[in-house]
Amino acid sequence: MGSTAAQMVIDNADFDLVGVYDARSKDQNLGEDARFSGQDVPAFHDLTTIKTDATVWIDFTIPTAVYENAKFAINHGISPVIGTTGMTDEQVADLQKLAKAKQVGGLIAPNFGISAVLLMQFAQQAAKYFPDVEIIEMHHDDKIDSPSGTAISTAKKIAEVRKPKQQGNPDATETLPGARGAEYEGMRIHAVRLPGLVAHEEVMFGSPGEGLTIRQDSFDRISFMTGVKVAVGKINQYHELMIGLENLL
Ligand SMILES: NC(=O)C1=CN([C@@H]2O[C@H](COP(=O)(O)OP(=O)(O)OC[C@H]3O[C@@H](n4cnc5c(N)ncnc54)[C@H](OP(=O)(O)O)[C@@H]3O)[C@@H](O)[C@H]2O)C=CC1
Ligand SMILES: O=C(O)C1=N[C@H](C(=O)O)C[C@H](O)C1
Repeated sequence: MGSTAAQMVIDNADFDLVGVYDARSKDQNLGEDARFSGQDVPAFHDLTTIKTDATVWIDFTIPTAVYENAKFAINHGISPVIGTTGMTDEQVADLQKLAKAKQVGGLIAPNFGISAVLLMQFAQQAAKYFPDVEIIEMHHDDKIDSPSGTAISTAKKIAEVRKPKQQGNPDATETLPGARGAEYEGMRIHAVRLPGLVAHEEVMFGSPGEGLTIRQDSFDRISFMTGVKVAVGKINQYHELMIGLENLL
């Protein structure tokens, strides 16, 4: 995602790529990477050595790095646009407090794809009428965190409108532990990891005699760039850290 985002910034005449950061790379310049030959963009490997006049920080890293990265950005007046998933609710709340204190705009979006944003909205609408729901997220097998940030966000949005309900048979048992997936407020979330997949989600609703399935597919990582582009273009107009791309659409 980092290189896809870097390419998007390079390709956009309104943006200027002024630096890249990867704690584990040894390159001193992005141009040393064959995919970006000809580019002259400084590469940083340690937060303490970053010197930049950047106005926006795009973060697609790992769950254990994103909190410190976002804190660094906000403390330096740089607006974070965060796609990295896996932060705790406490970490997100901390960053929101910091952004408010520093009056820095920012966005955390569990999914920058328009199809996923719409799926979450449609699922929230359907949950008012169908309280019995199962979420199935499907991703490539390099993904570290599960369930996906999108699945957690979908469950949270559904929980805002759904009548509290413990689904299924109260006497149900699991012959193999985990067979029924993770649980969020009585809903079940299942995480599939397979080579060949990119990022996909289905929300299944069931009711006596009928069912509704809502599905979205990211077939290519380029699908996330529509939202990242919107966020990078607008985020400096804000003074708080928002959650969800829908805030900017
Ligand atoms: N919100 C959205 O729309 C989307 C969100 N995501 C999320 O974005 C994140 C990244 O996904 P993806 O690109 O597939 O994952 P990758 O594992 O391919 O990339 C993670 C990158 O982070 C780098 N990295 C590792 N440690 C650090 C560190 N301490 N500081 C800075 N960079 C570091 C890695 O470097 P190295 O290669 O050297 O190890 C790697 O380049 C995940 O959390 C994923 O869920 C993904 C797609 C869309
Ligand atoms: O790791 C991924 O690939 C993705 N992660 C995000 C998530 O956890 O929801 C967004 C998208 O599903 C792709």
